[in-house]
Amino acid sequence: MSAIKDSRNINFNTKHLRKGDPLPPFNGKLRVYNMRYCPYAQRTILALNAKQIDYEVVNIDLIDKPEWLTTKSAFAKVPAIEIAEDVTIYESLVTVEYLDEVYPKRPLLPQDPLKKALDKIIVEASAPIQSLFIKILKFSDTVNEEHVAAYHKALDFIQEQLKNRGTVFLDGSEPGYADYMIWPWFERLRAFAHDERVRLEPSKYSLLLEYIDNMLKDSAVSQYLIPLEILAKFHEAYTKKERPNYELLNECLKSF
Ligand SMILES: N[C@@H](CCC(=O)N[C@@H](CS)C(=O)NCC(=O)O)C(=O)O
Repeated sequence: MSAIKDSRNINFNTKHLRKGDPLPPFNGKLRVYNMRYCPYAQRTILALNAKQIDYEVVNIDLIDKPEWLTTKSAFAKVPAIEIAEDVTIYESLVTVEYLDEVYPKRPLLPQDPLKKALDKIIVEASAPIQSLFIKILKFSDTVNEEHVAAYHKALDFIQEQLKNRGTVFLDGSEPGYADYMIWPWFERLRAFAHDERVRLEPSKYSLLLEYIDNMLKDSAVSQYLIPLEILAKFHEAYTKKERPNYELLNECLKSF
């Protein structure tokens, strides 16, 4: 874990802007168009946090998108980063590579081309984890044995990488690109621990479970963590085919 004191004070929980809401004026600070529960946008946030870059968050209601979203992200998705007024970069992995090149402090991608390639392979290998998560959330009935087997194969691969590398994190003694780019799904899978299809069997996945515990202690991760019961509640809307409540976190924080 980084011992450097973090003096930034970033509000991750700004209101999700929707159709009709004006675009906040650009004030020169690096900006992230985000959605608080988006695992892809979380990749960008984790990279920014790990590198202690100062930025502001503009959260977006993705069900009722503001008219100006396509001027910031041609795909009308989050994340997008605005590096200068109207100069934006989107696609989570592209934003992270860009940030890593432009902000050399705390490099995330390995310098060595082979190690860099291997890290990218790990991110690719996590695809079945991502797709099982989305299927369970949105089309749970369609999940079949093949999807679950592919999920376990991906977990096995990642655990094997951890074992072979012999380090606390995939990228060494601190998390790096591979760790942060796959983390959002591990964080979310914790909210599905009751689901037999997803559960990490301790006897089979002890190393991976230990790794998850270590990731939870990393400050880039912990400052953006959503409490499990709130995450589960947010997900519930998808399983019930209801509108997700993007302000859930703020509402829950207020009631404490
Ligand atoms: N490949 C994109 C995926 C981003 C993505 O799918 N974001 C979702 C939110 S989690 C989104 O913006 N969805 C809005 C939509 O599809 O209309 C990336 O890696 O950035």
